[in-house]
Amino acid sequence: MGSNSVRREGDSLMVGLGETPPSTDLFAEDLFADRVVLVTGGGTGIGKAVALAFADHGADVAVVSRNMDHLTPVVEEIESRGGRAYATTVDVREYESVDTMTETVVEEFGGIDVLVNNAGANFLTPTELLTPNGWRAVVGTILDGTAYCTLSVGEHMIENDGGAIVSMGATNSVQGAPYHAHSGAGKAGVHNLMQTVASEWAVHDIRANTIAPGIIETEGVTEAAGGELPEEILQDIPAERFGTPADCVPTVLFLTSPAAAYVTGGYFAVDGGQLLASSPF
Ligand SMILES: CCC/C=C/C(=O)SCCNC(=O)CCNC(=O)[C@H](O)C(C)(C)COP(=O)([O-])OP(=O)([O-])OC[C@H]1O[C@@H](n2cnc3c(N)ncnc32)[C@H](O)[C@@H]1OP(=O)([O-])[O-]
Ligand SMILES: NC(=O)C1=CN([C@@H]2O[C@H](COP(=O)(O)OP(=O)(O)OC[C@H]3O[C@@H](n4cnc5c(N)ncnc54)[C@H](OP(=O)(O)O)[C@@H]3O)[C@@H](O)[C@H]2O)C=CC1
Repeated sequence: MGSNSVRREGDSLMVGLGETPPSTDLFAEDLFADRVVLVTGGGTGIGKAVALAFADHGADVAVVSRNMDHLTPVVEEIESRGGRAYATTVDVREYESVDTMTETVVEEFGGIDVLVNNAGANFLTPTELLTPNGWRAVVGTILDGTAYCTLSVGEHMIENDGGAIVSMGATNSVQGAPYHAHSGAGKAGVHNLMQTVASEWAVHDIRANTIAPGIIETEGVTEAAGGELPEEILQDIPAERFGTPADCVPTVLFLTSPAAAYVTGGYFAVDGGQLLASSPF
């Protein structure tokens, strides 16, 4: 094996489709030192992994969602690793609740530099069975929630000379798929919103990007899929495995770090190739 090989003695493949290493193996320890990061839905799944990683790289981290029982263990884990964390409840579907959240976090930490719009909701249902309330529950969380947090925290970022916003989209925003009417439309709106924000707020030194996870094994998606992720989906994923929350972490950190200073309005799939066509025809 030559010296330019991607393998080292005893190592697994380093730049292929292997397991994503922990962010501490990839990024500087102090990458987010003196930065304040707000992660919505930061108590579970992808949001939890992201919140813990920011703290590992020096950020003060606020985690917010509806249920304090989801948030407290994350705060405790960050504090046990020597970091600073804070939790408060919010329903992202309610603008007043979101604005109170922003004020509370700014009061606690003195500002917000990074917003991760991660709170989300989904369930699979044939469109003809989708009720107006079902639509509102999902689109209200995904699209209204992302808009409200962006408006509220964005106002603060504009006053404070900049920031970075990352929103969780989904690969279902690219093309319609059965049973995703509410979620797909909401996530498509999220991407479009991030593009508009990126174009308008560059003048305020604010960047905005969308990450589109493919199928990431979390309790949330398993429940949304009806209790189990069907194994046959793997046939459509070139990486031949479902993703993990850890797979999403490096892209979030990259996009909110100075390494992405020239990156805004982008759409980044983290999907093991799921969006690629499986057939030549
Ligand atoms: C590629 C993958 C892309 C994305 C993946 C992810 O996002 S994974 C992340 C996934 N993570 C999460 O989703 C976590 C957060 N999820 C949640 O909080 C809940 O699942 C929620 C979204 C239902 C909202 O809860 P809530 O307390 O606000 O709402 P509620 O209980 O009061 O119901 C409101 C309406 O929805 C209706 N309805 C509900 N379920 C079903 C169903 N299975 N079938 C049909 N309908 C359903 C319910 O009947 C009612 O309408 P109705 O009867 O009044 O006309
Ligand atoms: N896992 C996957 O395969 C994919 C996930 N995504 C997106 O990634 C993000 C994270 O998903 P994942 O980790 O899988 O799922 P989770 O269910 O673990 O995460 C959803 C989070 O959102 C919070 N939340 C839900 N509704 C509200 C609300 N109204 N107000 C405030 N917080 C709320 C929940 O906390 P609480 O219950 O405490 O309010 C929870 O922490 C979501 O945006 C999801 O759509 C996109 C594509 C695929």
